[in-house]
Amino acid sequence: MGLPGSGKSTIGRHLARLWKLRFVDTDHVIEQRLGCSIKAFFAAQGEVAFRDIESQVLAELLQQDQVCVLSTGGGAILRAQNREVLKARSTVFYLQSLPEDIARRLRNDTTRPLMQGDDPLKRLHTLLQERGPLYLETAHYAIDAARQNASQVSRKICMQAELAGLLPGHGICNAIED
Ligand SMILES: Nc1ncnc2c1ncn2[C@@H]1O[C@H](COP(=O)(O)OP(=O)(O)O)[C@@H](O)[C@H]1O
Ligand SMILES: O=C(O)C1=C[C@@H](OP(=O)(O)O)[C@@H](O)[C@H](O)C1
Ligand SMILES: [Mg+2]
Repeated sequence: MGLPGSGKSTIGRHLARLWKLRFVDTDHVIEQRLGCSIKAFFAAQGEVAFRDIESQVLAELLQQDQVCVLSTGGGAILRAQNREVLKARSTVFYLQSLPEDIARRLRNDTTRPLMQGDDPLKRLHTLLQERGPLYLETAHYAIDAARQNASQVSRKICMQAELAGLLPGHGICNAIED
């Protein structure tokens, strides 16, 4: 988990491929269920309706017993119910990114409804202020992702997962190329 644009979807997909696990992105599941984009749904039904579906999808996915890599949307930690189920049913990695890095990355992105205002950098700082404590409260591991490319962040998560005994420990992290 982490702020929008912190790399959850990209890095999650990469690690799932490396670890030969199923990859699930809650936003992708939500879009399939809705039959439209999250942006369109936000515009038509508003954020609360989106959060309701997000909580439902998250609870369903975390009920399953098959091990997978799960990337959430950046706001999944806003509800206490989601934080509780994430903490209880998964190992949570928080990608601790700098708003400045993210604003640069997302400057041409028009798909994220919360990032479409005049000042995305200011928005990211506000989101970090509001959500930072919630990310930290929910995470089992905080990964310093500041000024790191996606491979560097993937390697850090992989090494932490290996140390935590979540991986067999056969040097699989060395396979991540820059
Ligand atoms: N650490 C990183 N360094 C550079 N670019 C990144 C990094 N993480 C993600 N990106 C790029 O930033 C964009 C947003 O990443 P994404 O995985 O969609 O973030 P999230 O799912 O957290 O919102 C993508 O174009 C991705 O390739
Ligand atoms: O931060 C948020 O509240 C959101 C982040 C988005 O996912 P990403 O974090 O993958 O951009 C998506 O779930 C939705 O637009 C709301
Ligand atoms: Mg994503």
